[in-house]
Amino acid sequence: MAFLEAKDVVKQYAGHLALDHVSVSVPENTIFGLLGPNGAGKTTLIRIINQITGPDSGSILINNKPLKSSDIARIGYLPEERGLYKKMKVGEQALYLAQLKDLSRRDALKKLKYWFEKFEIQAWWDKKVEELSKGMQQKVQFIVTILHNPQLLIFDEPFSGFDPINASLLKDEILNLKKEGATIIFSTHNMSSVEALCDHITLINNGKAILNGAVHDIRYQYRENLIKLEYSGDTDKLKETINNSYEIIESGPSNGFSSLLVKMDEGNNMNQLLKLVMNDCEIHSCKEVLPGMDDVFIKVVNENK
Ligand SMILES: Nc1ncnc2c1ncn2[C@@H]1O[C@H](COP(=O)(O)OP(=O)(O)OP(=O)(O)O)[C@@H](O)[C@H]1O
Repeated sequence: MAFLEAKDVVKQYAGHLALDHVSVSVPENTIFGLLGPNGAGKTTLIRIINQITGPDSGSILINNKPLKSSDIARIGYLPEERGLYKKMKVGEQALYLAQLKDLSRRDALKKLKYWFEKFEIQAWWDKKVEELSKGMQQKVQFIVTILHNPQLLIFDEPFSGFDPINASLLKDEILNLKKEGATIIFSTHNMSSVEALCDHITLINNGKAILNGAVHDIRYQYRENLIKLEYSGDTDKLKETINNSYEIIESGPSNGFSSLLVKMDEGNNMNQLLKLVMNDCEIHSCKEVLPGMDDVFIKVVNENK
């Protein structure tokens, strides 16, 4: 069932159509990626969902009912433009922001203690925000966003500014939040995080939703019949056998074996390749290679120029 739906949303800014009849459906307890090139309209849609700005037409539904201002308390939103008060101390500010989300001081303190310990940032509690780096401030804002256990979490570019260790920490936390029942929407330009985290995506381009669906289905839909074969044996002989029928795209070592990446013709399958090579080598693995979301993104956006 859809937890959140945007239906036929239109938003115009002085002469520019930022969202052109966009519909999006986010299934409950999934991670949903909102993708698109710079200026596509992602943040505009996120701001409409958060009631920071209104649509010209169209609607936002939560559990099949029009979104009300009281629903906003059920949403945790980490905006792209991060903003903590620079002069305030970290702990004092986290406590203040948590209380704005209707947590009692006692509850807020307990939860903040848990998260500051988990992220190993207890030593920051009495520092002023201006003493923290961009990534450190982002960690504090992430904690404040999720502290009141919202049912819907919206992260705009959550990984920007994070080093690989903190990005991986954040990915794990996002997966944990899903395990605990949250529905999560995030906008990103980082396609490897989409492959690692997202169940479904919508790709917006020039204000229009041009691709929707489950990540695996989309990658399968754009597959290019590429098969990766790992083997031991005489590579020259094997290449000669394969070249008579199919195209070899790449050759090199892989996982301690030799490997070839073979492009099959439309209508051919892995069985045919296996039959062809099985007498010429010892096969260790054979699998289809699906395109990455990066390739899909570039292809679909270019097709819709
Ligand atoms: N307040 C505003 N006034 C006028 N135009 C705006 C405003 N906010 C956004 N726009 C325009 O609407 C379009 C969509 O912007 P939006 O911020 O939603 O894009 P985005 O997909 O989030 O981009 P990015 O990936 O670069 O963050 C852009 O052309 C932008 O210039």
